[in-house]
Amino acid sequence: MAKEKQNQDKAESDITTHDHNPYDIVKGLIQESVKALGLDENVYHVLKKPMRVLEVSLPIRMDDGTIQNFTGFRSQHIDILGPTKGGIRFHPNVNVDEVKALSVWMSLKTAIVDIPFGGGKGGVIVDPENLSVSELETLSRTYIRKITPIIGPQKDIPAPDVNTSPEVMGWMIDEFDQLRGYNIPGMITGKPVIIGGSLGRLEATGRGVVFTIREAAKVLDMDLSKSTAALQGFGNVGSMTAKFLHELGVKIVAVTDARGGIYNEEGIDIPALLDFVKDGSNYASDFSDAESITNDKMFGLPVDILIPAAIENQVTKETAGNIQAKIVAEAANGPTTPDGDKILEEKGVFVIPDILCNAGGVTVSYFEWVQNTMNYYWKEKEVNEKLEEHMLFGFEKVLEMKNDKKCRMRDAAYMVGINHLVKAMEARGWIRGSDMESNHNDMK
Ligand SMILES: NC(=O)C1=CN([C@@H]2O[C@H](COP(=O)(O)OP(=O)(O)OC[C@H]3O[C@@H](n4cnc5c(N)ncnc54)[C@H](O)[C@@H]3O)[C@@H](O)[C@H]2O)C=CC1
Ligand SMILES: O=C(O)CCC(=O)C(=O)O
Repeated sequence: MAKEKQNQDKAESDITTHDHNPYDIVKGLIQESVKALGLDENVYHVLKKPMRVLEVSLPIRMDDGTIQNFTGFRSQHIDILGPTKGGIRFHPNVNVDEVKALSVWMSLKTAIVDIPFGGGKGGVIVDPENLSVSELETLSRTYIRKITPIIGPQKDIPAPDVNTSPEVMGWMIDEFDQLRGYNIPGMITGKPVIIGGSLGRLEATGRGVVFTIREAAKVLDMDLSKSTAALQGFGNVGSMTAKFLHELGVKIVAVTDARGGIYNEEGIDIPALLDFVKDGSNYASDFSDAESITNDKMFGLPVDILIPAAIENQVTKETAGNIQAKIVAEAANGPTTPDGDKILEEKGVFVIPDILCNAGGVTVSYFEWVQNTMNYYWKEKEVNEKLEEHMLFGFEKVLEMKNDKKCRMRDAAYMVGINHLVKAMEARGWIRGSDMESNHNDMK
């Protein structure tokens, strides 16, 4: 027993040595928050591991007749609040630790904005740019077939993430429905509206990001209509964030994507850029209304708001030193490494942490699932109003915790999420006698 404990302690002390492994990063942050809340360390031991992780092999017949065998994962972190929930990512860098970390973040995110779901996440190691449309469809359908035993509207509900879209969700639900023999719209969210998708889901993550930026600007007494911003990533989340920021009068001077970036000191014409990328055939970085800029240079621009909206580990000890922004809004999951974070803290940057900032996507996914369950559909106005309520609730809770504990926004977000999960663990008898503060996080 003592030896087991020693091994456990050693594994945990290794956390700091794996700076860029998102799963190590999230475990480290949970451990610190559990300590800061004065909770029993058993809470950390429950939360540190996903309850279930599935690895699947995905042999696909390619257009040229050869077979390629891809690898996919689905991680389900904890289901004490409800079914697990989270996106599916298609990317060459997907790995089991990334998927596990993303599922843990989903649990904290749903807890912060008071959504009755747990955290899940899936991924396939693939560069979809190398696949034809029919190969991509076969891969999407095969992945869903392979994870079918562990998903469903009351078990685990997937959604889009990096390089997956409503079209991909459409193929996936069709495969699931055909296997089950009837339509089950609540098995996946972010699907096309015609087959049960929610109005406002496509825009939801970016809309939510902008709600949090608006609240942060109030805290800092910043006039958004006189502010500037730079964005990394112009996919679903980046482009929608740009659209809503532009509508608030923010001047967006730089946008980057996986291929490069564009810069215009006078402000990029965002409506024209959105039009340019609309049908998916153009990259934002090819937009001609601006000069080229690298990701690294973009991070150091003299802007008020910086929005990483692409992938993990972008705000690092190398890039954070150059950041001049007053607000870093983490639209992406896990964009900041611990040493990057330390530099942001030293500079006094107001960080809107990912698990709060990008929670709008899963919030409207929850609304989509509710509508599917009722088989009754809401107007977009209703969706957006409810989204705003949940985002403001989460923001206020986190800000309150930050002020109370005199800590960073990130630590405050973890503490709010963990407190909420602890209440559910106690209610289910998973933990006992913990000396947590009576800090209910329910909106009701
Ligand atoms: N789609 C959603 O509803 C949600 C997504 N997120 C997170 O937001 C982030 C972006 O997701 P989506 O917009 O859905 O993906 P997406 O696939 O639509 O777009 C990703 C964008 O990032 C760019 N990109 C990729 N690697 C890059 C790099 N190394 N440097 C610069 N740009 C790079 C791509 O070119 C693309 O513009 C991810 O971290 C995702 O987990 C978070 C919450 C919900
Ligand atoms: O809409 C959802 O269910 C999940 C969105 C997601 O993957 C995320 O928040 O990272």
